[in-house]
Amino acid sequence: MKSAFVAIIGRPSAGKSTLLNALCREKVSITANVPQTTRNKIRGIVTEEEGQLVFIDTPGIHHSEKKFNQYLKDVVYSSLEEADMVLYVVDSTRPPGSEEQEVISLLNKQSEKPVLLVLNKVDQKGNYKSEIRGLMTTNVHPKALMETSALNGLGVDALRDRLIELAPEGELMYPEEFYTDQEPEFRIAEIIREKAISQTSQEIPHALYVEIADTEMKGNELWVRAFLTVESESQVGIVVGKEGKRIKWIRIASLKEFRKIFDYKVRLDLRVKVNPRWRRKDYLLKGMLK
Ligand SMILES: Nc1nc2c(ncn2[C@@H]2O[C@H](COP(=O)(O)OP(=O)(O)OP(=O)(O)O)[C@@H](O)[C@H]2O)c(=O)[nH]1
Repeated sequence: MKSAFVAIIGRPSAGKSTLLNALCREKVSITANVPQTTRNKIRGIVTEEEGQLVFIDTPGIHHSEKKFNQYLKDVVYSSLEEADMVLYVVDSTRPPGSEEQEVISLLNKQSEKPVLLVLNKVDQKGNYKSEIRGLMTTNVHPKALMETSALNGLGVDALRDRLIELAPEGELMYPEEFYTDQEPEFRIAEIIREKAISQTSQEIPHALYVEIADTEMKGNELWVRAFLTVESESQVGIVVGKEGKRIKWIRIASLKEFRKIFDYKVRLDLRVKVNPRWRRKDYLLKGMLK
C-alpha cells in the first residue's frame, strides 16, 4: 500500500485548487479567477486500491512584504515541511520569468522532497511550455513532468496514477470514505467567501473574510449565524448591493452549495460588518491563516 502527503504549490491562480478538486473528484477547495483565494492548508484525500494521497492545497506564492502575505508564506512553508512529495503547478499560459523564481527558490530549500511538475491550463491556446520545461529541468529537476487541464479533467487520471506510483509505502492515514478533513464550519465560511468573491471585484475579494458567529444543530438542521466582514463602510455598501440584492444572491448561492455537501439542512443568517484594517492585525491573522 502506498501513502503520501502531497503539497500542491505554485504561484497565485496557477489552478492549484481546481486541480485539487479534480484529483479528489470532489469540491474540496474553493476556486476563483482572482489571485490569492486560498488562505489556508486545505487537505483533500483520495483513496485508490493502490494507496492513499493526502493533498495539501496551499496559498499562491507571491513576492510581497505585506504582513498578510508573510502569513500566507508561512502556511506554504509548513505545508512543505509536512509533505512527503511536492506537486508543483505551473500555469502554462503565462511566461515563467521572475514569477516562478520565488517558487523555485522556496523549493530549493526543501530539495530532498521529490517534485512532480505539472503544466496546467493546456486547454488554452498560446503557451510557454517549452520555456517552462527548460527553466524547470535545470532548476527544479522534477521526478516527472506532466500536463493537465484541471478545468476539463485532461491528464488528471494519469497524474493521480503517477503520484501513487511515486509515493512511498505506508498505511492509510484517513478512513477511505473521507475526501477532506475540514470541519463543517470552515467549509461553510469558505463557500460563502467563494460566492462573495465571485460577485465582487478589484480590492474587495482580498478585503473580505467570513466569520461564523455561532452554529447550533436543531434536529436535522444546522443553524448558522455568519458575518461577511470587510474593511470599510463603502465596501459594506458594495457587498450588500442595491436593495440588498448582492448579499441575497450570495446567501442563496451558498445554500445551494451546502445542499450538495451536507446531509442535513443549513439555515443561514448572513450579515455584513466592518473590521478596519484587519489584514494588519496579528491576533486575527494568526488564527485565520493556518
Ligand atoms: N482554462 C483553464 N483555466 C483553469 C484551469 N485550472 C484552473 N483554471 C482557472 O484559473 C483560475 C484560478 O484557479 P484556482 O484553482 O483558484 O487557482 P489557485 O492556484 O488555487 O489560486 P490561488 O488561490 O490564488 O493560489 C480559475 O478561474 C480557474 O477556473 C485549466 O486547466 N484551464
